[in-house]
Amino acid sequence: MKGTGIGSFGFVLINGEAIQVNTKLQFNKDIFLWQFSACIGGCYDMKQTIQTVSGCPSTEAEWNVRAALKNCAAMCSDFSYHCLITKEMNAMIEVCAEPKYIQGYCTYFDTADDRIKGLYAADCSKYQNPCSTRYHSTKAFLYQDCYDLVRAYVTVHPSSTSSTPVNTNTLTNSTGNSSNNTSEEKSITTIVIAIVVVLVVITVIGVIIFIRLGKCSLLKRDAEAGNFLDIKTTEGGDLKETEILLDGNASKVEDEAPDLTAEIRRLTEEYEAKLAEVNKEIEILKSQTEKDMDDKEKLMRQVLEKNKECKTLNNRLQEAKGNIRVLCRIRKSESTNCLSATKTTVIIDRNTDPPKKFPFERVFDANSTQEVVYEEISELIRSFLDGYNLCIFAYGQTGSGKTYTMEGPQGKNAEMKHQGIIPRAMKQVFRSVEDFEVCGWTYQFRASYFELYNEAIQDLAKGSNDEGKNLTKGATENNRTSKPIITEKEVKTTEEVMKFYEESSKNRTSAKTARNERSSRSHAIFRLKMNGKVENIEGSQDTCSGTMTLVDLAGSERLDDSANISTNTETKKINLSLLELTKVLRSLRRKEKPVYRNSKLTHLLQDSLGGNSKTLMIVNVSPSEDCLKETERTLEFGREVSKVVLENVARKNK
Ligand SMILES: Nc1ncnc2c1ncn2[C@@H]1O[C@H](COP(=O)(O)OP(=O)(O)OP(=O)(O)O)[C@@H](O)[C@H]1O
Repeated sequence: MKGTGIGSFGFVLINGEAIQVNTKLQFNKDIFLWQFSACIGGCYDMKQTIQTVSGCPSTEAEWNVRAALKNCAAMCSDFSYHCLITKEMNAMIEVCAEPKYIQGYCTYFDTADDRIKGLYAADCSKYQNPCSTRYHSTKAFLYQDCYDLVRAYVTVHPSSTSSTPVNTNTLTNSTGNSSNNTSEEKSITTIVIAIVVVLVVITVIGVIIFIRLGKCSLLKRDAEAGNFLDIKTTEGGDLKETEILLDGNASKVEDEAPDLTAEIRRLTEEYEAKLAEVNKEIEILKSQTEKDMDDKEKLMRQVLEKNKECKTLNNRLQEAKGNIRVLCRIRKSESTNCLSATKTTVIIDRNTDPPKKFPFERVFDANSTQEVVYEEISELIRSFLDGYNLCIFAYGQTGSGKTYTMEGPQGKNAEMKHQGIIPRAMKQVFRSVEDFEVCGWTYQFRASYFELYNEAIQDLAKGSNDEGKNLTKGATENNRTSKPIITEKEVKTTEEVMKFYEESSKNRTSAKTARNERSSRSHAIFRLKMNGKVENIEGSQDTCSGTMTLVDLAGSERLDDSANISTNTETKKINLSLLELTKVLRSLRRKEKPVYRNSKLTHLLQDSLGGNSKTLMIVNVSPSEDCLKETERTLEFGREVSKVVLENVARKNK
């Protein structure tokens, strides 16, 4: 008899029948090595099918041999009531998936024929495979193409290894092999017991180390809590003073700016020095080998402590800067420039009128690069990972550079240096996560992207079909808040999140073409939710969660008398939502309860405004002469918002 392979799932048919291979058949090494490689190859071919069945990851890189084989097993077990797949089969696949065992696959084949055993043993020693003494019984093989054949075969020829009785006519050697099978099962049991014992020993050692580590960190945490309370008590006065300062009107803030600036500079320097220390130690930690376990643990504790200090400093710094911050960016322009700017003030100087000054925390002139703008907000992005909700808006009239600031140019030819806040923030988040993971944190991220057009919510992740993605009347999270369910995609890397963002953006872009520059008339809201945890002994966990919301607002221009009716409706709705946004911010400033429900925009951003949230508004203006009227309005709006100070509330970090 000779073996016959059928491609897609790579298992062996013998003379057109699916037959147990531990019977006395004339197999040779080549059949099995071939069979094994066909199995791997088959898995690749079957990627789509396996994906559908077991929800595998889709990137090529994730399709290593281990994953492919595991999913073979997963798929096989789906069909297990039809065929003879057993636990041993899965176990074999698990073991064989280890790259070091691949060459010695033949050792997992069991045969009653001692001559064949000898042949495989010789092969194994040739490959220097450490497990040449182990034998597995390969019970049955199944593949998609011969699924019906196997089912028919199993029905007619049930096996002793399945729940159905053995048909001795076909499997003539099954009875003869029963003693072999029993001894084989015993040896498997022995191996399993040995593995369990080793695992128990490892677990006990792990628990002891973990308890010791836990005690140390608890002591440190107590000490730190004491320090923190001291700091809070002694510096409570300072913070209150800062709050009063920020609560004042714009001119008062200007008068007192030097004190606040000095405090911010001091905190910034302190924070940057601490951050540099932490980063250096994380690098050392990453380069430690397993041999230096003691040193590694010591260093890890150090990094965790410094990281906490770093977080505290960063949060004090952000609080000193204010929980609602307003920056201004002047767009690059070839035409006449009617604005001048210092680092903190925009000046409109018309010869006819006295100069008008608009102070901001920071003004980026027309020559400021994307990198310079991002540098200013990167510390704020870090506080998202510390467990704060974060909301960044780009506000301004159409064409003032909001989209450029938030995302930058997209597409293959887009240069890195032009990347906007969204791609840069995603890179920073996932790079920082790698560092925190070294210290034991694990994170889960979920991204969503939607737009608000004419007070209707469009889920951009759902494709460009307007019916499908309009969620205004669709399912809601719960009846009370009636917030729509928006697609949230789990993302693990910068590449994944940017792929999601870019693909969803296309739906926005196609709508833009079809609907006459609609994108400038809709608010685009990109959201990243984070849940992080550090496992501790005794079942306790440090957790941390936050939401980052990045908003490219619709053009803020006022109603033009010459505009047509549909434009009027759009503009009225945009103005209404922007007006409601200002009202909410104003209420927060006055410590009154904001009304979020008056517009979809504020309703959807409710969780990101107020409470422990940090809000940053980038006011974008065009320096062109013909935009002057709108520019002035925009600057006035920015000035109004910058007066808002949110309550300082303890962060969500538990
Ligand atoms: N700082 C800048 N440097 C270079 N180009 C810029 C800058 N700001 C904006 N631009 C360019 O100006 C044009 C308009 O900018 P953008 O699309 O970002 O405006 P917008 O405010 O988002 O407009 P809309 O409301 O219509 O979406 C774009 O071609 C953009 O690339």
